[in-house]
Amino acid sequence: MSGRVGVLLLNLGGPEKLEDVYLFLYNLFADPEIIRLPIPFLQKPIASLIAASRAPISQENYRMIGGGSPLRQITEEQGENIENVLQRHGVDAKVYVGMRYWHPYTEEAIAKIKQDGITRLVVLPLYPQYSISTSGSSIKQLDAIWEQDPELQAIERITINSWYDRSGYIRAMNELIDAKLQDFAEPDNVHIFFSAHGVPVKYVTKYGDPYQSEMENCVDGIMKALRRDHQRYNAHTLAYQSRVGPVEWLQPYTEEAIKNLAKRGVNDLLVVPISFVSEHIETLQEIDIEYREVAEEAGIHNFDRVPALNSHPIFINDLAELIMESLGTPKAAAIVA
Ligand SMILES: C=CC1=C(C)c2cc3[nH]c(cc4nc(cc5[nH]c(cc1n2)c(C)c5CCC(=O)O)C(CCC(=O)O)=C4C)c(C)c3C=C
Ligand SMILES: [Fe+2]
Ligand SMILES: [Fe+2]
Repeated sequence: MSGRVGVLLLNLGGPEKLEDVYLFLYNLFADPEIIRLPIPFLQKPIASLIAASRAPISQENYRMIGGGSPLRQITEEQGENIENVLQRHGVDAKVYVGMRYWHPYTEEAIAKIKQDGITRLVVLPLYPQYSISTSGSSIKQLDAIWEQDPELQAIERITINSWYDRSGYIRAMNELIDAKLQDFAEPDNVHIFFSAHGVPVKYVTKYGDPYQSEMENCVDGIMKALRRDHQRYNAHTLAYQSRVGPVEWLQPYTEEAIKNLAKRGVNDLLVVPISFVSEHIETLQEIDIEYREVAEEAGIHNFDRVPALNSHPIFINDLAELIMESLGTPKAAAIVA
């Protein structure tokens, strides 16, 4: 293969210290793909108002998980592991991490990509399902940077949109779910509860976001591949968490769905975070602390959560394989998880 190959992993980013929270939130709300305001010049002033009003709650949440987001460290580890798997298969690629709202910012990654003289670049958002608000926003930002820079335009860029239907990803999720099911006294009685990060309903109904349908297909794919026959008990749910602001978000909301299951007599609940592949504030604080309490109060006493994939070897191998396929590298049949 000629030229120098790079892989750019795109992710959201998270505040590393409590002092970072305000600026992180400002960056997030200043993104029109996160809040769509009708008057563009109001975006920044309104972002600073919302960031200032949300910062105290958000800081309190980050305080509960040790004072910052683990996202940078986990994403950098994923990058190193992918790079190693690629090397083992003879693909001499350098992996870069570009975050949308915190360090290392996408611009920092691009500066390194240029410095290193990369000639072929695979862009891989670390979100299994595509949303306008996540992968869409990061790719849009890249497109804008590319448009301004002839040096970047000379790079052959291969952009992946979503990959929730990959068999390796599904297999890795199943391993994690299966392992947790075995911790329950009666694994067959456990209700499997997929909790995805929500988006406002109008993203789907008005702007055509494929997020909800990709999420539903993803959950179907995982359930079909799961060893036991859960369909039989109708024993799984997909609900949406983490809504912010006054608008309507995708339903059912996680909190209400948990309460409804408790009313139906469910006593064993296994929560599966599904929209994000790393531990982060919404798994460590929102699910592990808030939703556990909701479940407990509603009478669900056996509550557990599946860990995020992080650097699960089957998952990392699958992403490396996806990258090789995108590069047109001869079938990576040699990859054995
Ligand atoms: C697939 C995952 C995500 C979607 C879709 C998404 C949409 C989305 N998010 C907000 C607002 C906030 N998100 C925040 C943090 C945050 N969001 C995601 C993922 C998705 N967001 C992650 C992984 C994280 C946490 C990063 C970390 O620090 O570990 C926050 C800040 C935290 C808080 O104050 O609660 C906000 C705010 C909107 C409005 C939106 C869709 C339009
Ligand atoms: Fe979010
Ligand atoms: Fe939250």
